[in-house]
Amino acid sequence: MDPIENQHTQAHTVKKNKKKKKPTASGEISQQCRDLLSAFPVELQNTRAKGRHAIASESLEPGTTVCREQATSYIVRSPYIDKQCHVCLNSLDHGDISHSFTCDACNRVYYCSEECRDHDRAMHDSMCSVINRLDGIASECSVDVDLLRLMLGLLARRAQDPQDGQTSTPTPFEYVLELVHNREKISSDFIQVITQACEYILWFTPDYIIRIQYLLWEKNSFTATMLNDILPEDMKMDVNELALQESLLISSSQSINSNAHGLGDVQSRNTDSALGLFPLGAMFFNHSCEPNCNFVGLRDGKLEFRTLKKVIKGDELCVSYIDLFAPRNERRGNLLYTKQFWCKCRRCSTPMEKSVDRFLNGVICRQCHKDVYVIPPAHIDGKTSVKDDESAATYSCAQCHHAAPHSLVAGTIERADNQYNQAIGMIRQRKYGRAKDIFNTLIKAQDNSKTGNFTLHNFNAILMNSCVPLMNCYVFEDNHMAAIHVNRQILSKLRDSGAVPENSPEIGDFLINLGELCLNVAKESHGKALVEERWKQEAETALKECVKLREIAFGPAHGKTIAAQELLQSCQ
Ligand SMILES: C[S@@+](CC[C@H](N)C(=O)[O-])C[C@H]1O[C@@H](n2cnc3c(N)ncnc32)[C@H](O)[C@@H]1O
Repeated sequence: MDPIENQHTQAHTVKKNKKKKKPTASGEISQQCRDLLSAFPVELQNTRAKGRHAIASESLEPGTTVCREQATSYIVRSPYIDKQCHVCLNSLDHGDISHSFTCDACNRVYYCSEECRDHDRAMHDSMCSVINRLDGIASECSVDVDLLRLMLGLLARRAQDPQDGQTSTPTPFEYVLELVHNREKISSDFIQVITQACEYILWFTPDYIIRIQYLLWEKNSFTATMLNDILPEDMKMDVNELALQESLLISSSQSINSNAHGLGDVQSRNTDSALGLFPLGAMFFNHSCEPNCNFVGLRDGKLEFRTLKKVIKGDELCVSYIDLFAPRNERRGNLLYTKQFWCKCRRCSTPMEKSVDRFLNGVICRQCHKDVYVIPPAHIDGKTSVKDDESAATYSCAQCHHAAPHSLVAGTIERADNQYNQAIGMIRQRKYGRAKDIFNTLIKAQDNSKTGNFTLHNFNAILMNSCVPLMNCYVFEDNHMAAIHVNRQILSKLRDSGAVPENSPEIGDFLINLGELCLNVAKESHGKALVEERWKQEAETALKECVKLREIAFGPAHGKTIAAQELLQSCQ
């Protein structure tokens, strides 16, 4: 029998035996989970409608920490591999890797200090021989190398797991296997390539390689069990353990796909420069398109969940996994594609004519000019097949019920979308001036609502999506005044539409951006004291608001809050 096949069979048996040790049967909430979250004002529940979830055990003020968790495993993503410490996630001396510490054997991990290197030694030693093979395995199997790195990290964590369930230690590996992974929606092609990648990974683990080489030398005619019979005692393989490891690797890849969290740069950038698995957060914080909580990456691979607004006792605590300034179909499609579920949150379940969502793909009513034509949302047919409701010949206004032909409403959106895509194409070709002109034409065309043309609503996501790159085009050409004008428009869309929650980090980003732009204009005022003062004041107002917001969304000690505070001090 093929030794690999043999291992699969064994895995099944081993998994069954191990089941007794699992902390929960699927769907139940273990006492250990309750203990791990007992320090926070949450109550854990499990219902048919929502699965496992957390509710507020008391009324909560904005900025309350409702969960903090050390990742079971985390990695610095490949593009940042030599830019951040792999333990504390601090920047590596502005990317100067000559000041960093690395592993001489693999040269694939970087640390900011000897202390961080020593802290990681045991974990890293168990992975070192495989790490520099992962690029090859990833390209051979066409799998994302960061997925493989995180899977390997999880396997190493499993070997290190302390059994005492202390909160200061990472959440144990076994919880990763308890996560919802929507396996039935994962394509068989993915399972096939990931299985192949897992087999390669195990081939390169320290002891196994000697044994596999032995096996190959014997022209593959021995089963692992036969080989074990002739191997000296200290070289015998634990076939069950290897099979178990392969099956755990495959399961963890599915958990990662559905549950891994990006960890943003702890200072100022918004990029997810690291990636980790946080089983408690993933188990108990459902997604909502009107979330009341935010998750924040902290140093040392921790993730914290904080309330963004007042929460009443008994309310479910939810976060958002996606961009919320997007039409309902786009959000649901995004979640289906990336997280394999169809969103049933309150916002997505509210009838379109009563939901803020009607504005995000809205075309203004040509009769009343007060509301928009309601475009029915798509629905899901089966588990993954999304169907647009294209049966209606007309769409009617949510307020005055004026009917407009489907083709004219859809055509207006399509034209705007084409213009948007054309401008983005120009940006990709670095033709910023041309992109700027197209965005401006698109935005200005929407001022015609009273002239009889069909036009987009101010909150239409195409306009929001156009404003952001338009502002960046202005920044690129140092036209700070124009950039400020667009930044203000973005902020008012974010605040007034109701599409993002109050104290949303996104609002904070545009506030700090506005502060920076106003400070630039103040500097350019060429000694005109009054002008300078006026711009400094606008900067100060924006930055004060940003600091307040970030204290809530990220916490007072977070790098992003401190960055806003420092900028505020510079203008006082
Ligand atoms: C990270 S888990 C959240 C915890 C989950 N309730 C549990 O029992 O483990 C994400 C999974 O929860 C479900 N889920 C979370 N938010 C949802 C939502 N807004 N609508 C529908 N299903 C949701 C989906 O099955 C999704 O794959």
